[in-house]
Amino acid sequence: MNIDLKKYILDVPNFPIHGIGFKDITPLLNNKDAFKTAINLMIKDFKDKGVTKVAGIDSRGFILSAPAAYALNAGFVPVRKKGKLPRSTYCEKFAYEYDEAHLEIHTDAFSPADKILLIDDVLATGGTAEAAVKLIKKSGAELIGISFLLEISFLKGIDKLDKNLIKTIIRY
Ligand SMILES: O=P(O)(O)OC[C@H]1O[C@H](OP(=O)(O)OP(=O)(O)O)[C@H](O)[C@@H]1O
Ligand SMILES: Nc1ncnc2[nH]cnc12
Repeated sequence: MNIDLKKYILDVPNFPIHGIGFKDITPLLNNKDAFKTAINLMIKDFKDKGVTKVAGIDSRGFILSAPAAYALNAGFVPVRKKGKLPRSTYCEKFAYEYDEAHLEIHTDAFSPADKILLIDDVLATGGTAEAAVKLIKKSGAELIGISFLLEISFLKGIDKLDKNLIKTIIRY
């Protein structure tokens, strides 16, 4: 199906704070063809890579990563904001476009034999994805790819990540 996915992403000025141009992906999620196309494109390059688990970033990342895990016949690992996971965790502090936060994973979420695909909706400054990559590395698992729905290029988030691992569907 040939769909212009950009049509389904809205620019909202000054949200959540003054000066930020927010990319609203809810119209894309709202449209069954756009949603399905986005997931299919995000996983396309990773279908034959032996992905054992998909890691999704809290919270918009969950919406894309859970169906991706299902489609890849892989397990799912939530990379959560601090204080949401009930057992022993690894934790990373980070700053991003309009806030700072901590991300956590359960220490037993991955084994060294795992091949991980990390998924999030937006790559902006890259602070969030960089923290998630550090957590995956702490677990000893192999990160084989990072897939984003969209990238806000002028914020240069890609400079914080391994370019060889990254796949992005839509660029601004
Ligand atoms: O590249 P960065 O500058 O790090 O920004 C990208 C992150 O910002 C957004 O998450 P947000 O914390 O707003 O949370 P949400 O997914 O719960 O809306 C987005 O979903 C990414 O995870
Ligand atoms: N400009 C933006 N729009 C939507 N999500 C974001 N996450 C970080 N920056 C963002």
